Amino acid sequence: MSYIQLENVNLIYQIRRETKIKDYFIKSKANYETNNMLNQGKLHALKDFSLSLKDGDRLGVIGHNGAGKSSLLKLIAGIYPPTSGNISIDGRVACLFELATGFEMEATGWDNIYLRGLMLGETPKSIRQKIQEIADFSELGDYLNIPVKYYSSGMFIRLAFSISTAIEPEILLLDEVVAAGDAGFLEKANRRLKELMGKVNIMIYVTHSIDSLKNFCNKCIWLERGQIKMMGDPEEVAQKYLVSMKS
Ligand SMILES: Nc1ncnc2c1ncn2[C@@H]1O[C@H](COP(=O)(O)OP(=O)(O)OP(=O)(O)O)[C@@H](O)[C@H]1O
Repeated sequence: MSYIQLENVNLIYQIRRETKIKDYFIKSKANYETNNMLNQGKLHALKDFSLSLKDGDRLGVIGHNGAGKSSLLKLIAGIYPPTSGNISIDGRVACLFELATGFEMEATGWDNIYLRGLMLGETPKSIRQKIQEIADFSELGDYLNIPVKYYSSGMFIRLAFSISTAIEPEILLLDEVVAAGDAGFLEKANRRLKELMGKVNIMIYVTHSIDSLKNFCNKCIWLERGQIKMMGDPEEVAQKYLVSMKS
């Protein structure tokens, strides 16, 4: 059994911003709130955010650019701690975004499979049993013998994807753009991804594609300025979201 529970969570980014003369001339009303926040050196990405997910939930997250979708995934993944509020999660989490996070750039591909596996919750014994399968799936061959700092971005994504999807996660966090290398690998990666989507207990899927939302999700939230504007059936939420974009 897995769950994700967020209670009154806030995520505020601290930012450094130099005030320029032209800022004093920005009069647009739409800009006012953001500029005010920015001038205080803070960006309130998620506001008093509460969410509860349990086994079987496949949550689609939609919203305009900057609405807070990626921030939500990063919070749940533990990449950023909340500024305030409570997060409680039970289940092994696989993140299919920010794939580069946590890699040892000086270590070889083989060593990174081992180290990332441990970080993602495998035991030394269980990751050793999976190493060959991960290596085979990545199709990186001899490249696994050299430090990953020499990898191309496509090679790096292949390795990261192969590891993250091999750890048998219970919770899957997914950003729609998983450009995993060339066409052949992409097809194989998509097959594995679909398999995983069907197997995990909980999935959160950030997407701009309404078709993906309808195909893979059974719940949906529409985020606006760090808050849930609407939650419900994917079809219904998507419909309202699309109407709002046209008006
Ligand atoms: N590391 C960061 N430091 C400071 N501000 C950030 C950081 N990451 C995101 N933000 C800000 O937080 C807000 C939410 O960003 P986020 O990336 O979560 O939005 P999003 O909905 O995923 O957007 P998109 O659809 O464009 O990817 C935005 O105003 C963004 O500028």
